Amino acid sequence: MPNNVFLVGPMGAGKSTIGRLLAAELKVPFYDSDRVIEQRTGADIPWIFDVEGESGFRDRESAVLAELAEEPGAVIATGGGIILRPENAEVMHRGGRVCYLTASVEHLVERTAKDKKRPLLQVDNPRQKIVELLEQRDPLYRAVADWVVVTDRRPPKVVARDIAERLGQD
Ligand SMILES: Nc1ncnc2c1ncn2[C@@H]1O[C@H](COP(=O)(O)OP(=O)(O)OP(=O)(O)O)[C@@H](O)[C@H]1O
Ligand SMILES: O=C(O)C1=C[C@@H](O)[C@@H](O)[C@H](O)C1
Ligand SMILES: [Mg+2]
Repeated sequence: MPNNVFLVGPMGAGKSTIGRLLAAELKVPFYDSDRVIEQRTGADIPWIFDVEGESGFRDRESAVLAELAEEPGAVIATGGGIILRPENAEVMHRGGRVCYLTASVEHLVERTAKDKKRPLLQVDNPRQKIVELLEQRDPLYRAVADWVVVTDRRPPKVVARDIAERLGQD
């Protein structure tokens, strides 16, 4: 039975940042599904959205998730939209435990404002888009998660340690 930890949650929640630190803390491998998709494709996420559309990206995302879920014990940071396809929830449940990382809209806006690598936020009003995505997706994140961790005003290292402790208690 695989014993992975999947981090799910909105863009800017800190899945990639905290996932790397958590894996180091647990001394297990770390994978970031967005980065693995880019490696397999040989192109970055904006290119995939542009050329293959969001549905092309989602196909690649599900394939990579299924592959990573076969790991025996790793930390896997997922993309913000991983919960959009119901089969991905099944794959994560079979592959280990799921932690929902989230933060206030203010923090999400601030943390995602710096770069242009997120196609869904290249709009006139990214804040409004973040609110809309959260309204749509929060119930889906909650449905798949074994527990929820709020990352507001807490440094990534502290959050990673908190998750490691929680894992040790289960
Ligand atoms: N707890 C935190 N406190 C302050 N800044 C943070 C925290 N977590 C992440 N950040 C910062 O927010 C930015 C986005 O974080 P990160 O890329 O880890 O988010 P993500 O959840 O992986 O997003 P995506 O779904 O787009 O991949 C980074 O610049 C990171 O340094
Ligand atoms: O929230 C989303 O739908 C996304 C989040 C990112 O991690 C990437 O997977 C991509 O930019 C799409
Ligand atoms: Mg990420």
